[in-house]
Amino acid sequence: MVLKNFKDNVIEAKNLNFKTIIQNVTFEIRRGDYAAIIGPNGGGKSTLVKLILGLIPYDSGTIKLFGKTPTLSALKKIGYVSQGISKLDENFPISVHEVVKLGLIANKSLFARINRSDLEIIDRALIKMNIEDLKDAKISELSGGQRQRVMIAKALVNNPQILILDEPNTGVDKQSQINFYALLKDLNVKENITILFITHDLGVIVDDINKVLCINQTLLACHDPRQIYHSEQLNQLYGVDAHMVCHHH
Ligand SMILES: Nc1ncnc2c1ncn2[C@@H]1O[C@H](COP(=O)(O)OP(=O)(O)OP(=O)(O)O)[C@@H](O)[C@H]1O
Repeated sequence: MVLKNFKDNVIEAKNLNFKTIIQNVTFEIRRGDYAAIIGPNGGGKSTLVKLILGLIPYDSGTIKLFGKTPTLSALKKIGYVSQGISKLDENFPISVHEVVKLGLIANKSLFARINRSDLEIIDRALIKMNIEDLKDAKISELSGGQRQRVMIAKALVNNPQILILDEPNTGVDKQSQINFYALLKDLNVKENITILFITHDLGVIVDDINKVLCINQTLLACHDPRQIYHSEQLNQLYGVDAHMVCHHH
């Protein structure tokens, strides 16, 4: 029997370059990682994610997904929740259940129908994101935090091995942020989904993440997040005298 290496690389970037925005970036994300990308506004975080997902072509370097040159089937194993997407449906009269169903339909052939097992998959995704009671609610009736959960449930119906989220907590209050990250961590631990997210909330997540990528055009650091408390790299990253301050809350 061949034992699968639990810690194999699922995303690898080597000497990646895109215009002047991403310069010579090399890093790896391993199966099971719960990793954050941090950096200043305009530092290239969203661009890096789009390069990983093949949404924009890079100029030079390499990206591998699951150890291989990216293919469509590898990309289908990645769930992506983009920045601000939860605002898109604000005035559209569509229910939570219907939005999550769209995630499944996107991966079905043209004339395939939603069957009973699809409905169970949708229900399970709603339960995982703790929004089963909102199933019939209209998207326009939800808070920003609830909408973000809906968008993650929509990604979960395709059973992703990796979940990539671009600033999932923009405009959400502190307690909702904490609850949200607890749910994400649950997905990482219980569902064994590798998670990579862009955030400005380093203080909220620093104890849980096992890797942080500090990006400001180049990758300034890729390491254990606890080292960043006393790191000169925070100053370098944000271009100001920056410190992480521990707060008992
Ligand atoms: N396809 C593109 N072609 C050229 N320039 C781009 C492209 N996409 C983004 N940019 C530019 O690259 C820079 C980095 O943008 P990006 O959105 O990646 O930053 P970010 O770190 O995610 O910022 P924020 O924290 O504000 O969301 C910006 O100056 C942006 O205008």
